[in-house]
Parts: sequence; C-alpha cells; structure tokens
Amino acid sequence: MNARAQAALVLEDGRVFRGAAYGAQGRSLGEAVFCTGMTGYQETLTDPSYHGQIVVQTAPQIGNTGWNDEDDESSKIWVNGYVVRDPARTPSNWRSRRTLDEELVRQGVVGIAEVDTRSLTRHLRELGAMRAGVFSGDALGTVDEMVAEVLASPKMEGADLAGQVTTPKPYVVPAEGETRFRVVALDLGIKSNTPRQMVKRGIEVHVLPSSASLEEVLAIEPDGVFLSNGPGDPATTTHATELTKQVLGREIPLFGICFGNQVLGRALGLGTYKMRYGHRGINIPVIDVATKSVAITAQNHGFALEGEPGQRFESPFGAAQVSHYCANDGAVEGLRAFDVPAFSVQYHPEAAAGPHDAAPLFDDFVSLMEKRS
Ligand SMILES: NC(=O)CC[C@H](N)C(=O)O
Repeated sequence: MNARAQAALVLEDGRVFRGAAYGAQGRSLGEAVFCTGMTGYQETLTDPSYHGQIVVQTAPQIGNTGWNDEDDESSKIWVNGYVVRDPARTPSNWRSRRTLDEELVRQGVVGIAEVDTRSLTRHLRELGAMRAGVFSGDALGTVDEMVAEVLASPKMEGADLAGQVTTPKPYVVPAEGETRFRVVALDLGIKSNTPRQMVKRGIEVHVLPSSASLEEVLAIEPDGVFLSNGPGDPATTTHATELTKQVLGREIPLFGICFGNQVLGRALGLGTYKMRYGHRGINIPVIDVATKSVAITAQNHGFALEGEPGQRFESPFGAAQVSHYCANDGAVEGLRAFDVPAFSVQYHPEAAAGPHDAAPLFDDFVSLMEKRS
C-alpha cells in the first residue's frame, strides 16, 4: 500500500488523534459521534440523518466488503467526515465495485484512518459527542489553529438540517402488486429502504419535501402519513410539528420513525433534549411496555424525547403513552396515542443495516389504516 498522507482528528476540547489520510484530503468539520455497528458502513455513510456529523466507526476493520451499487440509502454520502482504525487493504465481495477509500475520494469526503477508535469512543462516551475536525495534507495546521477552526464551526444543538437533505420535488414510489393504500411520506431525510418496506405491503408512497403544506398533503387524499428520520435538532422542526398537529386533528393514521418520533412527540407536547452521546448501532435493545418483549434494533440518534418508560400523559390530542424504552439507559424509544391513530418509534424498522425485529411495525401501520378505511 502507498504511504498515506498525515492527518489529525481534533476535538473541541483540544484532544488530538493523529493518523493517516483516508478518502479525500482536506478539512471536514462536524459533530463527532460513534457508531458501534460492525457491518453496514455503506448504509451508514449514505443515511441522511448523519448530515453534519463526523462518524467514528468503533469496529476496527472497515471497508472489507468494498462499495457496491445497490446498498446506498440515498443519492450520496452525507457524513461530513469519517474516522476508522484499520481500513481493508483488499476488499472482497461479489458485489463490490470499488474500495471504500476510492468512493470517499470520488465523493470528496475527508476521512482519517489508523486512529485508536476504541480510545476515541471511550472519550466521547465519557465527555459526550462534541464538535471536531479532520485535517489532512495541506489543511493540517498547528493544534491551536485547528482547535480554533473546530470551535468556530456550528453546534448540533439548534441545527436545522432537514431542509438541506430533503427531496427538492415530490415523487411517487408505486405499490408492488395491488395498491391498497396511499401514504404521504414527509421527507426529513428519508432512507431508500423505508419506501421499499411500504410498497411491499401494497402502499403507494408519495414522498413530499419537508416544506410541504397541509394542502399539498391533503391533495393526495392519503390513507396515512409517515414522518421519516432525518438530521439535526428536533427542536427546530416547527413546520413539521405544526403539520403533524394538523394531521392528528384530522385523525389521519400517522407513523413516525426516529426524527419522526421526535416530531410526533413535540406535536403531543413533549420536549426533546440532546443526549450525551446518543444511540448509534445495530444491536440496541428496546422494551415494548405493552408486551415486555425486547427487540434488538438499528438506531442513529443524538436527541431524545423527555419522558419515563411507560409514562402516560395528556396531550392536546388526548391520552398518550411512552410505549417503548431503551433497555440500556431508559431513554424514550416510542410513543402511542390512544385517542388519535398515531404511533412512532425512535429506532429504524427499515433496518438498513440492522436486524429485522422491528419490521412488523410497518404491518401495524397497515392495520391502523385498515381500521380507518
Ligand atoms: N436518525 C434520525 O432520524 C436522527 C434524529 C435526530 N437528528 C437525532 O439525532 O436524534
């Protein structure tokens, strides 16, 4: 392997990890977060929810299966920067078209390799996700210069990012087989596998930009409304939250995932807060309050809804409950409304990548629409 140029990962608290340039060379700034998934790096990199973040892969070996033309979760890589320990020298997979390194270069994503990602993960776990920068080649400066650049970059709290990743124009994903339902999916940063899960169940999915108005939603005469995942601070989602309230007021069945869970929660009157380091991985245990069963889930979030496991509360739309919580730390993982047809989860039932325990939630959405039709 050719020697790689020098690179540095600089955290806002002044901690510096030296390593080797990986992917494009230059500078990238963003919030450093760690993801514990041992597989699924292509889906992670192309998940729009990671926009604005520098993703640290806790697992040491990344890139082993190269980059293929099938597994992208959107049109491009959204992470601002990428941190790995030991990149594959020779990827091997029958679908691989190029190396991860080549793809990062092709898309101009600045990364760093040869970083002790376990030590870095422990640092972020104890001190919290924080702003960081990856600097390589000519962009390398003195530590003081690099820290100053990091400190001048925007924080994740207060970041309104959905508008930067949403589709510019509406589009339709046709149902497979007979069309049983029509659903409006509000694109706050949707992943490709989500419409795929719905169309398999006879749903025609109308994906609308995050700025869609109530009139635009109603013009489609939807049987249900879906709120997608997405990047940024849920406290900034005023438009989506207002739209959700109007949909709830009309008793149109509603299902939200991740950012969508936070938006539904805000519409029901709950607050959101920034977690210390969030949940990012593909083996996060969630408990369903009603059945006490555990699902192993795919997750990627840094904010969470306020609330206690099982807590019932009165919302402007009647009674509701914190229906799911995380077995690791008790964080809110799902909501159910009792007087309007709405529910949501903080995790990813589309599971790309990840286990399929939560896939039946799409069937629950279908049942909710069946009951109303
Ligand atoms: N995957 C998501 O939808 C993430 C939601 C939100 N941006 C968070 O970090 O909590």
